[in-house]
Formats: sequence, C-alpha cells, structure tokens
Amino acid sequence: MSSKKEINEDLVNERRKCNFNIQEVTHIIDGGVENTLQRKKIEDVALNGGASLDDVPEECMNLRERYENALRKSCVYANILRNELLEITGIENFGTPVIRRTGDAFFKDISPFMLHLGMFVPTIMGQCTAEQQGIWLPKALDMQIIGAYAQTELGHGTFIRGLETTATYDPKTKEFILYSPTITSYKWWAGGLGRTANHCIVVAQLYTQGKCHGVHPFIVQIRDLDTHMPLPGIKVGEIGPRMGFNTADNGFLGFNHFRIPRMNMMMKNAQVLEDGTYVKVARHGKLTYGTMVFVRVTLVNEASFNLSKAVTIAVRYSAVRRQSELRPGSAEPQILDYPTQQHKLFICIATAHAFQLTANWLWHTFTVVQAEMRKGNIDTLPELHALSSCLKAVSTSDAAACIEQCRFACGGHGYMMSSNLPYLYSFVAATRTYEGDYTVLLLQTARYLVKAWEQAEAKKIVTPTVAYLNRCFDTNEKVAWTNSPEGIIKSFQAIAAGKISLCVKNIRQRIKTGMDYEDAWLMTTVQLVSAAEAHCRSMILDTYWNEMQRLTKTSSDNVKMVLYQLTTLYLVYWALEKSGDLLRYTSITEGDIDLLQKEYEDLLVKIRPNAVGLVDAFDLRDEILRSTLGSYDGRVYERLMEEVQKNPLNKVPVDPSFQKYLKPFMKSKI
Ligand SMILES: CCCCC/C=C\C/C=C\C/C=C\C/C=C\C/C=C\CC/C=C/C(=O)SCCNC(=O)CCNC(=O)[C@H](O)C(C)(C)COP(=O)(O)OP(=O)(O)OC[C@H]1O[C@@H](n2cnc3c(N)ncnc32)[C@H](O)[C@@H]1OP(=O)(O)O
Ligand SMILES: Cc1cc2nc3c(=O)[nH]c(=O)nc-3n(C[C@H](O)[C@H](O)[C@H](O)COP(=O)(O)OP(=O)(O)OC[C@H]3O[C@@H](n4cnc5c(N)ncnc54)[C@H](O)[C@@H]3O)c2cc1C
Repeated sequence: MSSKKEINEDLVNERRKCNFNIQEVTHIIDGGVENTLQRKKIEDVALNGGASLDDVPEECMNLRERYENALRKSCVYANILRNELLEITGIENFGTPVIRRTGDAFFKDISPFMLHLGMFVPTIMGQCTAEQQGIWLPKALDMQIIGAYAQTELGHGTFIRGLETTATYDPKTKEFILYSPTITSYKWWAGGLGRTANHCIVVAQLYTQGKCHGVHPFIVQIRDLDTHMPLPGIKVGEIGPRMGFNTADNGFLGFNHFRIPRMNMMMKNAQVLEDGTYVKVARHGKLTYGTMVFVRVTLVNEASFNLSKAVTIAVRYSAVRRQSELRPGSAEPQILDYPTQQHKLFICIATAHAFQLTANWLWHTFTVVQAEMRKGNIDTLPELHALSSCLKAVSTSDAAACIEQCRFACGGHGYMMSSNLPYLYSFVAATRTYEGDYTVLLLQTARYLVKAWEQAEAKKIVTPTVAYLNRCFDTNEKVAWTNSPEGIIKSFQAIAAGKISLCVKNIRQRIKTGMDYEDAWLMTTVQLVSAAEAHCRSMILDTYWNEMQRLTKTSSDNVKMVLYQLTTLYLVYWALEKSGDLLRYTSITEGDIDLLQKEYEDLLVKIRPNAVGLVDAFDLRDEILRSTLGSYDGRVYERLMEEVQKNPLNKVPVDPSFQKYLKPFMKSKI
C-alpha cells in the first residue's frame, strides 16, 4: 500500500466521510476476527515470499511466452504453497478459498496448476479407496505428479451418460484398455491437460464381462515423468486460444488401446474384481459426480470474490474520475455522485455480500451432508444437488452480469486489460458454463422442485429449503404484500411456489392432451428454468437477510446501519426487478411499486458516503486486485501511464514494420 501522502485526494476525502468501522465489516465478510487474522497471515506469507509480478504484462506476451511465464510463476507459487502455506492451514485445507485467492497475485489469467489443485486432488480424496489414496494423494499433494480432470469430450459435456471413451477390463492382464472410438470421443477442455499434466482423471464408460456399467473415473498417467513425452497410445495437446483461461492450458486427449492397471479405476463407489466381476459399493448412483458438487459449492464463493474485486475497482475509480458538469461552469463532479452510477455499483457491493454469506451457508450444508454420507445416510444428497446446482447457476450468472456492469461503470479505461475487469469478466463468464451450464443446472433444480411440489400436494413433509411450498400450497391465493424485508422474502417464496405450481399444472395438461411425460417436461422447460431461478432467488434473499441479522447482532450501531441499508437495497432491487412477478403472485399495487422505487433511490443516497469504505472493507490487497484503476491509493492516471511504458510496442520510436509494409504501401500509389 502506498504512503498516505500519495493517496488521491478524492479517496482521502471519501475515507474521511465513511462513518463506520471498516475492520468490523471486514471481520463479518471473513466470518470472524480469527479468520481475518488467518487470511492476513496467509497473504503475508504467500505474497511477501515472492509474488512474482511481471515486468511485461501477461497480455502483451505471445501464446507460448504466456504459457511459459504462467508455468514459471506456478512453480514459484506451488513451492510457497507446499512449503509454507499448508503448514499454516493444515494439509486437509489445501483448497481453502483464502489460499486460492492468494494465487491471483501471481496470475492475472489462470495457473496451469489450477485444475490439479481444484479437481484432481479433490477427486482422489472423494473417489478413491483409502488404499488408493495412500498411493496417489501424497504424490499429488506434493506435486510429484500433476493432474487434470478429463471428463468433457468434443461431442459431449453436459450429457455425461453420453460420453464415448471406453475403459474395457481385460481379466487376462488385469488391466483396463482405454479407447477413443470417434473424433467426438476425444477428451476436450480439461485445464492443465494440454502441456502440463502427466496424469489425469479420465471419465469413461466401463465395460466388463461384456456389459457396460456406465461412466466411472480412472486415474491415468499420460506422460513420462522424466521426459514429459506422451506415452505410446496417447494423443494429447492444447485446444487453442479462447475468450479467457488462456494460460490454463486446456487440452485434448485421445487413447489408442491404452492399458492401465486395474487398480487405476477409482474404486470408492464401485469396483471391478480381478476376475472382472462388477461390484457396486455406493448406495447412490450419482456419487461418482461428487467432485462436480464440491466444485459447484466452491464456485459460489468464487463468484462473490471476483465480484468484490470488480466492484472495488469500479467504486474507487468512480471516486477518482470526474466528468461533465451539473450546472454551467461548476466543477466536474466525481462520477460516483451520479445516481445512475450508484445504481450500477451499489447493487454489486450488496450482491458480493449476499453471495459470500450464501456461500458460507452452502459450504456448511455441504460439510453436514458429507458427514452424513460418511455415516451411510445419503438422504440429504438430492437436496444438496438441487441447492448447489441453482446457487452455482445464479451466482455465476449474476456475478458475470455485475462485473460487466462494473466495466461499463469505468467507461473506456474499463476496457483496458490493465484495469483487470476484462480478465475478471472472462473468468467469471466461463463459470456460468463449466461445471454444468446455467440452464442445465437450473433444470436439475426444477426436477427436485416438481417432486417437492408433488410431496407438498400429498401432504408429505418436504425438506427444509422447500418447506415454504407447504405453506403456499395451503393458501392457494395471492400473498398479501407487505413492504418489509420479511414481506419481500415471503413474496419471493410465493413467486417460486406459484411458478412451480404452474409448471406442474402445465405438464399435467400437456400429458392430458396425449403427450408423454418427457415431451410435456420438454415443452415446459422455459417455465421450469424460471421457477428454479425464482426458488434460488428466494433462498439467496432469505439467507442474506437472516445471516446478516445474525452476524451483526453484536456490531456497532453504524455498522449495523450501513449493512442494513445494503441488505435492504438488495431486497428492494430484486423486488423492483421482479415487479411483474410480484403483481402476478402477490397483492402488490402500482402505488406500492412507486414506494419501493422511492425507497431504492433514498437508499442510494444513504449508502453514497460509505461507498469507498464498503469496498475497502473487502480488504483486497493491491497485489491481488492487479488493476490500474482500482488500487488503494487511487493513482489511476499515473498507473495507466506507467503501464504504457511496459508495452513492448513502445520500446522503439518507429516500429520495424513501418519500413516493411507501411512505407512501401504509402509510396505504391503514385
Ligand atoms: C498455482 C495454483 C493456483 C492457485 C490455486 C489454489 C488452490 C485451488 C483450490 C481450489 C480452487 C477453488 C475453486 C475453483 C476450483 C476449480 C475450478 C476451476 C476450474 C474448473 C474448470 C471446469 C471443470 C469442468 O467443467 S469439469 C466437467 C463438469 N461437467 C459437468 O458439470 C457436466 C454437467 N452435467 C451433469 O452434471 C449431468 O450430466 C446432469 C446434467 C446433471 C444429468 O446427469 P445424468 O447422468 O444424465 O442424469 P440422469 O441419469 O438424467 O439422472 C438424473 C438424476 O441424477 C441426479 N443427479 C444428477 N447429478 C447429480 C449429482 N451431482 N449429485 C447427486 N444427484 C445427481 C438428479 O437429481 C436426478 O435425480 P432424480 O432422477 O431422482 O430426479
Ligand atoms: C473455461 C472452461 C474450462 C473447462 N474445464 C474443463 C475441465 O477441466 N474438465 C472438463 O472435463 N471439462 C471442462 N470444461 C467443459 C465444461 O464442463 C463444459 O463445457 C460444460 O459442462 C458445458 O457442456 P458443453 O460444452 O457440452 O455444452 P452443451 O451441453 O453442448 O451446451 C450448449 C447449449 O445447449 C444447452 N443444452 C444442453 N443440454 C441441454 C438440456 N438437456 N436441456 C436444455 N438445454 C441444454 C445448454 O444450455 C447450452 O446453452 C471447461 C469448459 C470451459 C469453458
């Protein structure tokens, strides 16, 4: 952080205006004082140990240089991780978001090791027997082997049951034979696979004793550990430039009758015995999808974190940037003073808080379900799947939209790579697609909601997150509108219940006209997606409001006040966004909507003086923000100018291509 005298004067004034204790809010976001201290300790170790910032910005390098540079930094970072950070957190917490976040000081784009840490290691933990873990986990944690997660194929990503790679058991040699029978069966997209990984998890159709048993995970060595050459029978490479993730080393992979030992099938949930007998161990058929559930849960946290970075950049910049004049001859106002700018940005601060608290709650739910499953109880898995699916879908989609809004809020300079906003957007935009596409995951939640509705109809007990269906089912009429946080939450539950009810009605009507269930479902999917989104929004609103109440019980009055304002802003914003639904499912009137609009605009005014304080409370170090526009000191123009000097194009006054192309071209038409 720069010394105080260098801090932009507007930002100094903003910080003076802030009327609440910033640290108190930081502790709430971190989940307590202890967590803040732990985070700072981890950041000190990770960043002071040699955060290798680049002399040349990543975006000015060619593809090969970018990869090499990313790998160089990954090795530096991974050394700090395995030698120092895991000492602090304990090895079992290697994937904690606090550690993951320090990686952003090293990589503007993505590390080729990301998938090793984010999916390869968790899959070994979740899908291997204790014996298998004993073989691979120490090596993987120590990074003596580097892995990827190769599930998606050129032809299929969503439809996992449609994967074409086969793993056929040969009892004579006690091996599986991996084979890619078609172009479309080539593995495609796996991060770290293209150039870096020497192992990967391969999801393939398991054949034994002449029968297909569906998709199962296998651990496969693909490159020689010494020479790094692809092993015979393996075809592997990089899939090419993409919108983001350009240093993530996404790869393709094909197998030509490639043999692996029997024990390389990950056998926690199903086994193939030496003679080829297939034995199902798990009580739930979808436990092989466990890594995806884990990553979906962590992605809600990612959505919040990346959005907090984007909005920190945009709010600080908006305090520094001055533009236009309100009255002829008057001084140019800070753009943060425009209500339209506040409308773009304050909802982003609130959304980051809403997702952070929801992510914490979801993580807790995940650990409880995991503990139950260890005891053999799998009853809560469907609810976790429904929850993690819709929360992943909505949080990543909203975060991407909010980050883009932050970029709009920064005008032309927001379009510069050095603002970091394009990187943040392309990273989060990908999270809407990978680990289950938005629409596909909402339809998974919708499946669960339709079943829950049928249970409520049959007066059976439904699970806690859909308990509101019982109440809404009984009332069967428009919910009475009350303008209070609780009233808004209840109204959103009524919207969700109303939409689910309508879906069920329409499916039944379509079946009556002669459609089979699958077609009736298909024809209703537009409404089903909308119902699942409504359910998800009601949960986020409920969790944000209740968790914020709980967490601020002992806070100082001003902290309570500013966080109350922000939470209310979020509730009112969404009530206004969904006013059409409110008119349909509650007794709200046009007059009530006018009052909500007025309340929203009043809240913008109230939050304005604390805006910079609120983003400071995210406590994001400049090394992690990596933005010319968003640094703590607000030296926006100086940083933009400094960045220009690093651009290799500016190293010589005349580019060699002038002599080669431009001059001959200009002279050619005489
Ligand atoms: C130097 C280092 C840098 C620093 C790093 C430091 C640390 C890192 C540590 C952590 C990193 C933190 C965060 C980020 C981590 C990683 C992320 C990074 C990059 C990720 C890159 C992307 C990876 C991928 O995308 S992997 C591929 C993912 N693929 C998908 O998600 C496919 C989506 N499709 C599906 O999930 C399914 O096919 C389907 C659509 C759900 C349908 O499945 P299907 O088998 O066809 O189902 P059906 O047979 O129809 O049955 C449906 C039935 O099953 C139930 N079901 C479905 N899924 C599940 C499930 N997962 N769990 C439980 N139940 C499930 C469903 O409800 C239904 O049940 P019903 O019949 O009773 O209704
Ligand atoms: C940056 C990035 C990194 C990735 N990393 C990995 C990795 O490390 N390992 C890995 O295995 N994979 C990885 N993937 C792949 C990723 O998991 C898939 O792209 C994702 O699951 C979507 O599948 P798809 O590409 O087949 O899309 P498709 O399923 O082809 O989707 C295309 C469109 O069709 C729609 N659609 C598809 N099915 C249905 C349906 N049933 N109902 C309604 N609409 C439907 C979707 O909504 C979408 O709009 C990565 C992808 C990206 C972008």
